[in-house]
Amino acid sequence: MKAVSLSRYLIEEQRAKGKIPADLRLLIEVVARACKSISSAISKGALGGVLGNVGTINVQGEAQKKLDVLSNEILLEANEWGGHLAAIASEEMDDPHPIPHRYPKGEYLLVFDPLDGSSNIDVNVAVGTIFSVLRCPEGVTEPEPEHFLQPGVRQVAAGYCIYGPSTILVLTVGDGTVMFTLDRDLGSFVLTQDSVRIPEDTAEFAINASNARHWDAPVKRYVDECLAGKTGVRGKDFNMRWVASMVADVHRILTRGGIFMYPIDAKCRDKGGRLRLMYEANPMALIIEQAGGAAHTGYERILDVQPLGLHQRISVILGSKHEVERVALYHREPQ
Ligand SMILES: O=P(O)(O)OC[C@H]1O[C@](O)(COP(=O)(O)O)[C@@H](O)[C@@H]1O
Repeated sequence: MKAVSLSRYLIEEQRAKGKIPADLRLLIEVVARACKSISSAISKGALGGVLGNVGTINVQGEAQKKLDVLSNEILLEANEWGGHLAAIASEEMDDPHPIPHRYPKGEYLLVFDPLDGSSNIDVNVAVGTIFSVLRCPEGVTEPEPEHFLQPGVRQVAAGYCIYGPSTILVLTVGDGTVMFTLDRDLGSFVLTQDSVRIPEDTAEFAINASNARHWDAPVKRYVDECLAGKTGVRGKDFNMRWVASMVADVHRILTRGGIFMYPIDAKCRDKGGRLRLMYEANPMALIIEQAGGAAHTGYERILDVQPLGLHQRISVILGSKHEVERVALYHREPQ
């Protein structure tokens, strides 16, 4: 069978279903091209002089890695001149990046976490880029932060690129979730999985167990039941995995099922959670739902949450549908 490149996939989707307008297709291709550059920089490791910190703190209050800054620059430079965007927001920047006046503006807003899981860079564990595309509200020519504050259901595309043993681009344009693998010889992303489906049931969970003493009762109940295994109410043994790169944990779930939790707890309650709604939770929630999974805060569907701030944090519980529903049920039941 002939290899289907990302460009061909997008053009055929556009032709067959009219799903992807030409400018959205070009925008996705530009993001994918930027991801190839990031992949190349990451793969050089110490030889490229890209490991370690820069010595600055980002808007999230975290020490910036050299690769955080480089990935952010690569994505900004690649995307600002194409004419498809009205503005760009990045997890690494306080305010949206306006499109310079010398370039034409388009009708989309691009939101990204340039390098998720960056604490894993220096130990050579998979990291990734997460992105989300929204429509710029009609008539707005100079987008302000409030124009980005749209619930996740309004995303017109979302994806991530995982830089692991291979570089894989996972994408949804609201018509299922698909995966492309970077063919380094050809320099292009090739479709390697159409119609990704997450099993509804699982016996694998992912949570940072060092936070156990901070968890709320519903999360504690769920994890305790998993740990009790065959002898407990679940009647089966569970496995636990935690990469500490959301892209890698989500990628495992798309590949073989599972549940990922970074719930609100006593440690992060004042911030509203640990992970960011716009840069991490929303794009991942769309990808997961489009693959048949579920994504919840414990109290509501993530994609329905009305964002109140660009850098808002949120509770995240996503993955195999029946498990996510069980955790949501525990949040509704009196403990
Ligand atoms: O350090 P912890 O508690 O394991 O957190 C890991 C989580 O933080 C993240 O790395 C996000 O943080 P960064 O975007 O700052 O890398 C997620 O990818 C991951 O799930």
